[in-house]
Amino acid sequence: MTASPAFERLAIVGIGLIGSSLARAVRAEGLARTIVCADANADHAARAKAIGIVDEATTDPAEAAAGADLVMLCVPIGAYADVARTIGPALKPGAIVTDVGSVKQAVIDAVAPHLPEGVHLVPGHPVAGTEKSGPDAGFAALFPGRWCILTPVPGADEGATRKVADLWRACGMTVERMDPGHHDRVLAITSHLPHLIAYTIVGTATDLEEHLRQEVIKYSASGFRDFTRIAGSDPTMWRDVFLNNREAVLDCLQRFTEDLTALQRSIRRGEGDALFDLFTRTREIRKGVLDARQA
Ligand SMILES: NC(=O)c1ccc[n+]([C@@H]2O[C@H](COP(=O)([O-])OP(=O)(O)OC[C@H]3O[C@@H](n4cnc5c(N)ncnc54)[C@H](O)[C@@H]3O)[C@@H](O)[C@H]2O)c1
Ligand SMILES: O=C(O)C(=O)C[C@]1(C(=O)O)C=C[C@@H](O)C=C1
Repeated sequence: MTASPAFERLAIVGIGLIGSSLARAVRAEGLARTIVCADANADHAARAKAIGIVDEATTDPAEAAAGADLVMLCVPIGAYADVARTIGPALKPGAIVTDVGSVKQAVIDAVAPHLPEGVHLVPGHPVAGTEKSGPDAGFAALFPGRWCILTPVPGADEGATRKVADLWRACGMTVERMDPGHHDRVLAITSHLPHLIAYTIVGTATDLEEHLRQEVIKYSASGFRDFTRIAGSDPTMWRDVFLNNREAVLDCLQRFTEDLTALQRSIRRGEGDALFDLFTRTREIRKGVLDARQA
């Protein structure tokens, strides 16, 4: 631990994949003197304490948040309003409340009304994750080289925003600021729609007749395998993402459906050039993602 850690008491509410990854990174970098977690699942709280990634663990978010200078919300988005209502009265003046939620405007709407005067809200989203869940799934190396998007609301405290940005930088992330609505539209296409497509394709395969389904699993060491990884993601988290980014996702889905229909027509009409042109363009996109080291 460095002589003066950036935070005296960090409270992580929800010690699952992202919360426990953060706890590990904060420990490794000596960024907080005390790390305390709260999790509604008593086994998760106890496990986090047992493996030594937190100093204190409880099932009560208010107990964890009391006296904390930084509170990091790492619960599914549908739980944000309840958690914010519970911790609100326990927060000390000057405390910073931040989060990791995959949707931003809905998080601001759910949390801001419950925070007392003098407490700073800094919404954030580390764009890094896996399909796994729970405190044992986390790892500090999740963050380096990835983006973290902060979406401060107008009039937000600049000092608080800078402290949160510094925390994620110290965890190895590159920090960018964005308008919350813009964030939700960007992530709808880069993250939410791909998950929806994965859930659909795996669901469709599951609905095929029994003998074909077995072959789908047997020969899945191909393109299908990548879809099954994503489609194995946490159902609660993703239900909440889709319910809380409804408009942007439906908009992307409309565009996607139109493009899929155009592709369907090209195949039916034998328009090889159209297929070739599209696949050439998408191959360039893949190359760009690899070049940016985001694959
Ligand atoms: N999984 C990803 O790839 C990823 C990436 C970036 C951001 N996120 C966001 O991070 C958040 C957490 O996702 P995760 O993947 O860590 O999920 P997770 O399921 O691994 O962890 C969530 C934890 O929150 C706890 N919890 C649920 N409701 C609670 C409540 N009311 N009070 C206290 N604890 C509660 C659960 O018991 C669990 O331990 C979500 O908002 C998600 O959108 C996820
Ligand atoms: O790699 C994965 O498994 C992920 O789904 C991670 C992923 C993403 O779509 O990139 C999922 C949701 C988050 O909000 C951020 C990251």
